[in-house]
Amino acid sequence: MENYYLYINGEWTGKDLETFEVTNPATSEKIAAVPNGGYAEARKAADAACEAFKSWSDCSAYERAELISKWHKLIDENKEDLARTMTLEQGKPLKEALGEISYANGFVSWYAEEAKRVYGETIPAAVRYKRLFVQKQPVGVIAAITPWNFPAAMITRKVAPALAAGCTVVLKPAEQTPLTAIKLAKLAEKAGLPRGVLNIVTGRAQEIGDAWLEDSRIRKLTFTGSTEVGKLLMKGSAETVKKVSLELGGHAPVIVMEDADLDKAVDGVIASKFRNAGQTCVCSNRIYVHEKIAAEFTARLVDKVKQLQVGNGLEEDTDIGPLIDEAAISKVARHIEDAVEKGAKIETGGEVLEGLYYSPTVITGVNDDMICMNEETFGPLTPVATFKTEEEAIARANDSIYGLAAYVFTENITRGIRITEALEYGIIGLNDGMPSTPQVPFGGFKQSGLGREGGHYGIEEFLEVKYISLGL
Ligand SMILES: NC(=O)C1=CN([C@@H]2O[C@H](COP(=O)(O)OP(=O)(O)OC[C@H]3O[C@@H](n4cnc5c(N)ncnc54)[C@H](O)[C@@H]3O)[C@@H](O)[C@H]2O)C=CC1
Ligand SMILES: O=C(O)[C@H](O)CS(=O)(=O)O
Repeated sequence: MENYYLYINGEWTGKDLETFEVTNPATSEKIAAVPNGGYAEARKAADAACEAFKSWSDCSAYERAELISKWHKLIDENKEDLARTMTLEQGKPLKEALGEISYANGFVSWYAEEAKRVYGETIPAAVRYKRLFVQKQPVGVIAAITPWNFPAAMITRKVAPALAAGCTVVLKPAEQTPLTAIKLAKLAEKAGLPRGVLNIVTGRAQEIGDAWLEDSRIRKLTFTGSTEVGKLLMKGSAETVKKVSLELGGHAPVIVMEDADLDKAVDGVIASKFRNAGQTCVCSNRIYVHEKIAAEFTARLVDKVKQLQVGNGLEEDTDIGPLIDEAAISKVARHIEDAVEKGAKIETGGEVLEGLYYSPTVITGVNDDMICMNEETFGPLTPVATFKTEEEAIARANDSIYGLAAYVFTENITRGIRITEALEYGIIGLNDGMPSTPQVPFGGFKQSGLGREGGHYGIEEFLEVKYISLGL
């Protein structure tokens, strides 16, 4: 079995620490032991990142870009090993894991180039004897805390722009999926990243988080995970007025209009719903279908869902892997039980298979009083509700504390633009179930988060704006 350690100040450390085990959700077998770091290790990592910040931020943008590009090349050369590691620790099918590595590496290549485009500006002065300048500078030391559902992409979507901006990083990956993060750090070290620029601490989340929250040297917190934890971290950041970027929970609605291309709508719902077994923050959670086409849409959806293969992610024909843990299984079962009690009908699925496998499920006769229509399921459940008018669909879609992703299917472009403009969501797929890509702003309205990741927006989160007034 490979050895996994903390990565602090360019050293692989923590050999003397107690460890926690990483489990394969497909088989429940233990696949690795990882140091169970805490407050002390978090502080050491912050010390290292502070020490490294001066020299790293003094590098030219082109020097940083060159190193980040070398990291990109090494990730690509090691994509099979990274993907297999991801499938073993997270469960997603290998083909999805390979897709995630490519997606994750897309952020690395994008920000290697974006480093060279951190522009300032000059502003006309009101008087002849002044010149006014705006300069962008790196925020400083940043703390990143990431979730288990995308063990590579949620890391590079933060680390790549931070490094490109000239920041240094302390990172805590999710306890369920630390191995991919550690391997990405090994490749960054191999690319020549100087000691202390990137530091990884695995272990006791609360202690590690608290150490970084109270540390005034850490100027920014970037977090992806549940809204509940995001609020905790946002509160904890207030004491030292840290900048925060929060990518939190979602509860995506889908609106299928009566003039939708039904095959496009069915394929879009399946793509957005069953990726990662429904464990993504942009998964469709509520399907609103116009009553006139509900029967035909549902029949085609159920037919396709029945063809989805559930199994171990390492097997080639697997479409849906296991859920991450027992709590995830219980949540899906609870949502379905509640819906059936309130009148929903199970069209397919609705059962726990062996272990952490849950059958892909479609339920109909759904109403907005059901838990699944108000709480993020984070599993392979597709609740289908009907509506009569466009106005009703928009109102029900917007009736949520979340505002991350939403989807609309219609072949009428004027109607499509009208609906997307009325929806209170940060990401909208119009006839598209898979909008995520590295070059665009990813983030939510309302309690789905703060800030944006990806594209040129994503590097701004790691930059300060400095105004310089020059008297001649
Ligand atoms: N908007 C987005 O891009 C994403 C949102 N999510 C949301 O996150 C949830 C599922 O992911 P989970 O990893 O279970 O979320 P989670 O919020 O429980 O954990 C996320 C990370 O926060 C850490 N953490 C938990 N409590 C902490 C504390 N008190 N102090 C410091 N760190 C702490 C965990 O160790 C993990 O690394 C879902 O609600 C999902 O919607 C997940 C991925 C992406
Ligand atoms: O964590 C997630 O769910 C991801 O942000 C979704 S995506 O970026 O892979 O679409």
